[in-house]
Amino acid sequence: MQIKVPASSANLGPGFDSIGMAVSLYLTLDVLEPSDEWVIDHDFDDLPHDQSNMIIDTALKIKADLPPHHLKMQSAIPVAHGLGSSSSAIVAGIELANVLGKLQLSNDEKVAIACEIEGHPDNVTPAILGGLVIGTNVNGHFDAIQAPLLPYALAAYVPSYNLKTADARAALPASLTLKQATHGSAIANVLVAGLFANRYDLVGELMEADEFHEQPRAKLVPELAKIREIGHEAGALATYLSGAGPTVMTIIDKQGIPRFKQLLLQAGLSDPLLEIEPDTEGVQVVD
Ligand SMILES: Nc1ncnc2c1ncn2[C@@H]1O[C@H](COP(=O)(O)OP(=O)(O)OP(=O)(O)O)[C@@H](O)[C@H]1O
Ligand SMILES: N[C@@H](CCO)C(=O)O
Repeated sequence: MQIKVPASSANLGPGFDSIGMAVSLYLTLDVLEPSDEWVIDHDFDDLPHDQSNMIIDTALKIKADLPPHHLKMQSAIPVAHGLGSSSSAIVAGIELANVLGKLQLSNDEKVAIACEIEGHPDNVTPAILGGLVIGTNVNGHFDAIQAPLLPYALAAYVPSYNLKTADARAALPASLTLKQATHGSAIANVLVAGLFANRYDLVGELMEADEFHEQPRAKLVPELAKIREIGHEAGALATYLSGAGPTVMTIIDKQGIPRFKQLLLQAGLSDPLLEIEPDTEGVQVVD
């Protein structure tokens, strides 16, 4: 049996901690034979192979007496790069508990557990449900709603350095004035309205008008401004800091990507550019 979880790109500009999109890079977890102890094979130098691995740890938080298994994990999702690697691990762990423990969790239950563990819904909900998802916690529970899928391709510029979410969050101010918070949330509100109304003539500008997190994080990801400028030149819809960074995501027509890539290279931006697309399925289990 194999569990397959998509990567996710959070925030989409002003949707800080609430908007996220599943994207076509995947973590796969093969559930192999039962074993005396939990073992997870993978090629990542910095991730554990025993039950302290986030995937197994998550599964055991949900059902402590799951029978230990030999697992094999492969992932095209770069760790600590703003593409939801930790959420993909959490969602894989929830699905592992679900199948081995025969829990028959509903999507709403998976969303509730994942949001509780991750603390915010913007990566875990699209990783579970697929597509573009908008969510929040209210009155002690989480609500998540799927928005129309963006009819565009994606180009993810992945800098070589890591940026841990905790470090990128530490760069943010502790508080905003009422005026700042009101205007930031007004921009996010109109963005969400634009997404549901398919008003892509407005969506791009609003996505690039975040007032919550991109500016304080720009010093950690100096490539953002230049990539955004090049995106405009190449006819992209919008460019934003993916999750906590350092990946910079550009939403663009597929046929515009070769020119965008060429302009990036001319500007000396030569880190990998992943040509991907929105994922519509979310987590899958294949026998
Ligand atoms: N495949 C995996 N298996 C087990 N643990 C993982 C895996 N991928 C990521 N992790 C855990 O998640 C941590 C990285 O989480 P972090 O939130 O910093 O980055 P991210 O999830 O890639 O970024 P973002 O939340 O901005 O999209 C790693 O240090 C590791 O502990
Ligand atoms: N919304 C989160 C995503 C990363 O977990 C952030 O930007 O910090």
